[in-house]
Order: sequence, then structure tokens, then C-alpha cells
Amino acid sequence: MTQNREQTLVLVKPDGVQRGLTGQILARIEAKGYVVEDLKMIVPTREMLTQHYAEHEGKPFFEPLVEFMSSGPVVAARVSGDRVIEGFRSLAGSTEPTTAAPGTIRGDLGRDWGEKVQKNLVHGSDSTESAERELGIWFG
Ligand SMILES: Nc1ncnc2c1ncn2[C@@H]1O[C@H](COP(=O)(O)OP(=O)(O)OP(=O)(O)O)[C@@H](O)[C@H]1O
Repeated sequence: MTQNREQTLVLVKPDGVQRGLTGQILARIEAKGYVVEDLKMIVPTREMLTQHYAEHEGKPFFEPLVEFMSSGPVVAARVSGDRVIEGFRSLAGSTEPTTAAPGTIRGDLGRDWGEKVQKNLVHGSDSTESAERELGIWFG
């Protein structure tokens, strides 16, 4: 059997923390068998977010996204497991919470609020390269 143990960065965004969903979100990660290796709650700086969302700089939702992400505490988790990068993204569901599949974090717990940014509760790294880069930003 191929082993592919990886690490990923999971963020519970300010909407998830503010709505008191951190415990439920972490419970889903653990229930699937992934391991929370490190955990912290911080209000991210604009500098961290500009690095984190570098690929979106210049897009119309970039400014509202940085504002939203720095509007309150975020819970950052370093999570490990075999194929955890794609596994967590599958658990999170697609970007738009209104249409994310039921059974996923975004599909079950999220919706649209008529705002400029999709408040979609969580972030998960999308590749091993992104995970390494993002874990450096959030955990140093
Ligand atoms: N078209 C859009 N309008 C408003 N907000 C958006 C839009 N696209 C993305 N966002 C916001 O920017 C974030 C980053 O976009 P990205 O395309 O990387 O989404 P994702 O990979 O599904 O989510 P994440 O990277 O947060 O896991 C999204 O999670 C969402 O909060």
C-alpha cells in the first residue's frame, strides 16, 4: 500500500470562530482520522494575509478578503495524515457555501450572506508546495 503522509494548513476563518463552530470543525477533522499536530488562535496581520493570498492579489475580492480575514480571531491548525491535503479539501467542500455538497463543512454549516466575500468558514492548502509555504507563514 502506498503511504503518502502529508501535512496541511487548516484555517477556521473569522466567520467560523465567531459562530462558535471551531469545535465542530476540528471534530470533523479528527473523526475522519486526521491528527491535529499544532493549534493556535490569532488575529492575522495584513502582511501575513498578503503573503497567504498572494495568488489573489489584484482580484476584485482581494481587499474585502483581507479585511474579512483580519476582522477577528482565526484558528490555525497543522493537520497531518495520508493524503490529508486533498482529503481536507474534500471535507471542506467547494468554495461557494450555498452550493457546496451537503455532508461537507461548507455545505452543512455555511451559506451566502450577500457580501463581497464568500464567508466559507475554512481554508485548506491546495498542494504540498502551498502547504509548506502556508505552514511557514502561520507557524513559522
Ligand atoms: N469570486 C469570489 N468572490 C468573493 N470571494 C471569493 C471569490 N473567490 C474566492 N473568494 C474568497 O477567497 C478565498 C480564496 O479563494 P480560493 O479560490 O483560494 O478558494 P478555495 O481554495 O475554495 O478556498 P480556500 O483557499 O480558502 O480554501 C475563498 O475561500 C473565498 O473566501
